Amino acid sequence: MRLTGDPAPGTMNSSGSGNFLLVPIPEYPLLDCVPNKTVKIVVLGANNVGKTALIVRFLTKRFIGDYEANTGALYSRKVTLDGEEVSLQIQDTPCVALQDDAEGLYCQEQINRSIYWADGYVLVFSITDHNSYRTIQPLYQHVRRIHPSGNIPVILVGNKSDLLRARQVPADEGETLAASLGGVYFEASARENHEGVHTAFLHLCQEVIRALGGGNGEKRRGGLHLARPKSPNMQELKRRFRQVLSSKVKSATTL
Ligand SMILES: Nc1nc2c(ncn2[C@@H]2O[C@H](COP(=O)(O)OP(=O)(O)OP(=O)(O)O)[C@@H](O)[C@H]2O)c(=O)[nH]1
Repeated sequence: MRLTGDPAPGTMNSSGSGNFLLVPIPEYPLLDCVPNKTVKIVVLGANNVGKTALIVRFLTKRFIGDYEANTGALYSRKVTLDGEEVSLQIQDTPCVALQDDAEGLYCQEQINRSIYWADGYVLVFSITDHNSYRTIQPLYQHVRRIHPSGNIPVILVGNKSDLLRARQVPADEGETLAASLGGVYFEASARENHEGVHTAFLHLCQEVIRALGGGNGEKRRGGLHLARPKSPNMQELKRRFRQVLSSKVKSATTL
């Protein structure tokens, strides 16, 4: 499957690559959306697993070392999937955490809204953090409670695969868990490798399109419209780029 960015007025080429452009989403109306062709993905997981890093890597091909704990930015771009133009929207989320009994989840209302809104789910843990792995099963059950019927397009991503010496979760555990959720397991490193991240997101896009039967996600919800999560988006990403660049310049000049 091929994925290419579609330059649009007002977009920023933050990666230096003409193919990867971020498109800010206007609050109302969704001017950049391709009518009836919107793929909505939410990225979920425990804290510090690399949710933001994975999204930024996928959209910009870049890895930015440090991110503020995020409050849930929504990113959007037009893409061509298998020759068809679609609007891809990716929702970053604040972290979820296991409750003390290790079965329930602390999960903000904002995350529930994102889960309801989305068509496809990226469940992320860090291979260096077994606790983050343990959140995945309850997290998936939580998604299931919000979408009790039907197929849920999901992928499981074991991030930070560059930190092999610190590995706490063997790859076969990831594979087994993904299979039990009805999804595919990807090990990835947002830090070191764009390809793995790209392949994982692309796979999910394809699964979503298949699940929607080429139509729009609203169909699945019987026409019920829920306001999408709020979107700080491009300004925030630009600010983070500037912050990282200025700290790099500062440390270079103090050397
Ligand atoms: N070594 C390594 N570090 C990573 C990788 N991905 C992210 N990180 C680092 O892990 C930390 C957390 O990354 P984030 O993307 O902010 O993680 P998050 O899951 O969005 O974090 P919260 O918003 O706090 O839930 C940062 O210091 C990143 O630099 C990776 O693939 N390898």
